[in-house]
Amino acid sequence: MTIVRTPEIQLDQVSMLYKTDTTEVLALKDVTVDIKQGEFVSLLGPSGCGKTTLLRIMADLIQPTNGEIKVAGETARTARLAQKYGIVFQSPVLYDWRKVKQNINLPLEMLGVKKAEREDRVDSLLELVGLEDFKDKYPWQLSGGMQQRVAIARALAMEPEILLMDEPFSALDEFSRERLNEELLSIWSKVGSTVVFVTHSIPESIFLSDRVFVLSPHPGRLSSIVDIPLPRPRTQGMRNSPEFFQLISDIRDSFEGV
Ligand SMILES: Nc1ncnc2c1ncn2[C@@H]1O[C@H](COP(=O)(O)OP(=O)(O)OP(=O)(O)O)[C@@H](O)[C@H]1O
Repeated sequence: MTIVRTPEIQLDQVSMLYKTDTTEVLALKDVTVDIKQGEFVSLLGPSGCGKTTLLRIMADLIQPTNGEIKVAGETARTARLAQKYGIVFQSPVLYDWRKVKQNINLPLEMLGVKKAEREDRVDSLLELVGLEDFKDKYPWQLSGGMQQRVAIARALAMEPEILLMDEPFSALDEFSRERLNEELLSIWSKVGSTVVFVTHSIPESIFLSDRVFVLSPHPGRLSSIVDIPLPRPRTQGMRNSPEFFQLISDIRDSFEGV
């Protein structure tokens, strides 16, 4: 039996024109696409093709100049107010004076979750991201990869339906990045959120995703969608498989005007 998954994020003819006094940049032109509930999608493309702009539109941090976005059938604003989003940025944005557990606790405190429940949730989030032994450390005592895991745990604290990630591992070395790719998939398989992940890296997008949305610049547009049929769970060994190399080559061929 085929399971039909309902669309979580629907973009219809979405465009974004940035205007300053002297210039206009068409950062996105006519993006129309659906992302399904529980799907892992990457936005892939070279610098300036509008990946971050698209993610910010999905998060309701900016509004498109044209077109429409629906999240679970409602506006992006309704979704944001209903705490449907968890967001992870390129740099972890942690509070250095708060211990790891207190950083993860922060959104729960702000929303008035009771202390006993907060403690339970923080403990299970620490376990989820493998940082139980570091809960009493400060962020500056951790490696970059561990800090990013804290940021992921904090983004997951409100049990968001949608996790938006903007190049979260791009500042890390290749070894840490590959390990965190695998850890992120393990976390995702447990929480089941819809994930939209921005990256410049073709291998990273293939390893993680169900589908890769390839964006091309000038103006930013969705130039193709590549299905990734690799089985799950994904393993590091798959990176050396002929299928993986074929997908790299398919995606390279799909870039327009780069
Ligand atoms: N606030 C803004 N005002 C004016 N132009 C902007 C603004 N934000 C982005 N742009 C322009 O819009 C285009 C798309 O930018 P965006 O940051 O979305 O691309 P990106 O694909 O995420 O790039 P990168 O990979 O370098 O982060 C770029 O040409 C950028 O200069």
